[in-house]
Order: sequence, then structure tokens, then C-alpha cells
Amino acid sequence: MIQLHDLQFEPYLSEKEINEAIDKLAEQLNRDYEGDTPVFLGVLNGAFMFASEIIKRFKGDCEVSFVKLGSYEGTRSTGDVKTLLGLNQSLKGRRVVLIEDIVDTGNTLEEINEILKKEGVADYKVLTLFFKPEAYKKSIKIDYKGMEIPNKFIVGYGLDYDGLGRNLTEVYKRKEQ
Ligand SMILES: O=P(O)(O)OC[C@H]1O[C@H](OP(=O)(O)OP(=O)(O)O)[C@H](O)[C@@H]1O
Ligand code: HPA
Repeated sequence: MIQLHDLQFEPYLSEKEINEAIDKLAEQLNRDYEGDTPVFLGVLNGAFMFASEIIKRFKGDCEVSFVKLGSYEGTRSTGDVKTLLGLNQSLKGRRVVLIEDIVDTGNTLEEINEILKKEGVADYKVLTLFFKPEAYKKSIKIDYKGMEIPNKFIVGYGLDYDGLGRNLTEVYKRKEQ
């Protein structure tokens, strides 16, 4: 059990389980993007750890870029997704792989979708380590999912509770009261 701020969290996914999911995603990406030079676009802050691991496993040429969006306060989405750092390169005509640590309500994804539509990308795919099907309210297709998880608040592997927990290499879920 760990404590972050006022909440307790219990172990949920081991580093081994997470790495196995990332290995599988990497195999798919290496197959689907063979011979292409995709742009991996990570969504900060949460995706930093996953982005690093998946990009290390990509065998071809690629570019790496980041945007920074935020909408969570504590354990809840405010529904108001703020772009804190936007794109700093043109993605026109490029194949883009959006890297998310988690797709939960889908609010963040919808916001990025609008940004990428305006960019005139050749195509883009959504890659996420974690996906909460019960919470997802949008229709944007999630192309690559590492793991489907129940609608519980998690921390670790880049994900935080009010700033803490991002450095944990395993994932913890909020303890039921
Ligand atoms: O599908 P949603 O409900 O929009 O949730 C997913 C988003 O929430 C988290 O970001 P957050 O806004 O907490 O910012 P952070 O990445 O800096 O922690 C996470 O990193 C995703 O980007
Ligand atoms: O379960 C979660 N944990 C941490 N951050 C998040 N952002 C969306 N869902 C989550």
C-alpha cells in the first residue's frame, strides 16, 4: 500500500505486465510503420514514461514531438482541456502516432483530434498504454491499446494524483473506501 497526499493506493499492475503490454504494442507499430518515418507525438505530462519506452523499441526512422494538455484536478476530469504547450512543428502530410498514457473520458483525445485535423496530417493513429472502456464517452477510434482497465483511478508509470506518483514504475489503483 502507498499513500499520496490524502489517498491510499494498492498495487495493481507490475512492471513485468506493463513491459509485456509495451512489447506487444511495439511489435504492432514496427509492423505497421515499416519503411515509414512517423512522428510520435506524446501528450505531456502523463505520457513521458510510456513514450520513452515505446519509442526506444521502434526500429525505423522516426521523429519525436510533444504537446502538453491538462484537465484533471485531483482524481476527476474538469472537462475543460487546456492546451498548455502546443505543437512546435508542422505535421502537414506526416503520419502521426499520438502517444497517450491513458484514455479515460476521451476529453483530451477530442481536443487533440481538433488540433490534428487543422494540421492536415496524412493520417494519425491513437496509441495508449491504458484505456478505460467504461469511462470512454467519445467515438474517436483508439487504434492501439496496451491494456483495458476498469473505471478506477490509477497512479504510476507517468500517471499522477495531484502531481505525485509519476515516478512509480508499477501501477497502483485507488483503495476502495
Ligand atoms: O481521457 P481523459 O479523461 O481526458 O484523460 C486522459 C488524460 O488525463 C491525463 O492528463 P491530465 O489532464 O491529468 O494531465 P497530465 O498528463 O499532465 O497529468 C492523461 O495523461 C491523459 O492525457
Ligand atoms: O486514472 C487516472 N489516473 C491518473 N490520471 C488520469 N487521467 C485520466 N485518468 C487518470
